[in-house]
Amino acid sequence: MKKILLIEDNPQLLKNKIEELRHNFTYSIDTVENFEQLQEYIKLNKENVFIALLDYFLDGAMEGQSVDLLLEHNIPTIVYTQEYSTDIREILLDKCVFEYLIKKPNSDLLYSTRLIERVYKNNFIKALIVDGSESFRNQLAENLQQFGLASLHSSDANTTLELLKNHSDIQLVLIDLDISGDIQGVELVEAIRAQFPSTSLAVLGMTPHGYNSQLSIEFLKKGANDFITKPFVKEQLNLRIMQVLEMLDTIQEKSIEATIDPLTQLKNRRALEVESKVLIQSALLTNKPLSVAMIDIDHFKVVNDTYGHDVGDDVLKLISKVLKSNFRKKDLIVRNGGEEFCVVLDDLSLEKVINLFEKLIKKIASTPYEKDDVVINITASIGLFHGINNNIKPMLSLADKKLYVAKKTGRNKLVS
Ligand SMILES: Nc1nc2c(ncn2[C@@H]2O[C@H](COP(=O)(O)OP(=O)(O)OP(=O)(O)O)[C@@H](O)[C@H]2O)c(=O)[nH]1
Repeated sequence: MKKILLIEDNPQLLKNKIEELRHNFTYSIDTVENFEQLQEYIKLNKENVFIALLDYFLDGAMEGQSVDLLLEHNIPTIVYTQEYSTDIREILLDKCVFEYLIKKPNSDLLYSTRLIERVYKNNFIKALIVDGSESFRNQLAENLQQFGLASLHSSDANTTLELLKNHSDIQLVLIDLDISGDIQGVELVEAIRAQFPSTSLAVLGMTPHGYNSQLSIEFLKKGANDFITKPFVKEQLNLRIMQVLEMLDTIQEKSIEATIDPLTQLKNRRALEVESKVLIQSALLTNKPLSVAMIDIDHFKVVNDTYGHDVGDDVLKLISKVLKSNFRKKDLIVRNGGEEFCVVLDDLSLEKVINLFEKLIKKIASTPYEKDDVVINITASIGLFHGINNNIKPMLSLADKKLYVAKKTGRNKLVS
């Protein structure tokens, strides 16, 4: 697990605040209180640390030696002091520290936690620097590294598009106006956007100082998320990067949300339409059948009418859990709507599939809903289609017809 290293003689206050403010708990916080402890800690644990929060005036290192030690080990570092000092700020920016903040109660804490989240997430993605100058690329790469962001480099359009095609973890491209080759930065943005929409990739244009400001605007018109003028102050660069990557995260989170049923956390009908296409393509290629099952809870209206809608919701959640536990991770399990679910399985013989769904019917019937004094026995009916078609709709419709037969002929059964 990745860790925050908090280096300060009174770590509890900041530690509590960060615990309180952070959104997810996938990282933990270690603390050291003086320079000696820091040296020892770095020796043993540096690989686990993704960010250090450092009190500049640390016991045993009042001249900022701890900053050097952390940067020597490429650990992204935010430095705090009690009072703001322009001198310290200059020293730190020179050393490539990516942020310097004041340690007043609550001051900048929200911003700190935003930075921490960003640096953490930066560990899992990459940036691509597109610039004609190797020395500029190297310097920018160093800045990005201090922000937890590893980078790939390119000086021309073809290499850039090739790298993007082969590295799906690139989520940010920084493109200079002047690049090598015939295609210039602005046109490259257009070419990138033709293949990589703003839902999957952030683009930041870089304009050399003194250029016509219209050219920066062209970056935006061609699909860049933002632009920045060189030479830039590191804080400005980091803030722009944070902004565009946070926006990308939000878009991606929303698009995942749009495919998830909020009640059961199963995938929804929209996901079924998209993901079944991949399963169909691969089934057609390998000439292997798909199994499409429509699963419908029996007499669910009675549950709602007798025990209320909330209990009905709990029953839907219970059935969703049973479904999840009954299939492989790669299987597509969907809440179609209401009390109807759909499961799509690939690469299984009819005999095996029938066996699986017979078992599922028994499992549902032997898993009653139980809360307080209420016990509700649940059963479900299943219609199964086994075969292949180049569209999910006819397969669903055939499974639905079998489901209708199951309902008409007694429920709590599978019809294939
Ligand atoms: N609690 C709850 N109920 C829902 C939800 N969506 C649909 N329903 C209810 O599900 C019930 C479905 O009823 P019917 O279509 O008559 O089906 P049934 O009672 O299960 O009968 P059969 O399918 O013929 O066995 C209706 O009462 C809907 O209001 C939901 O999200 N939560």
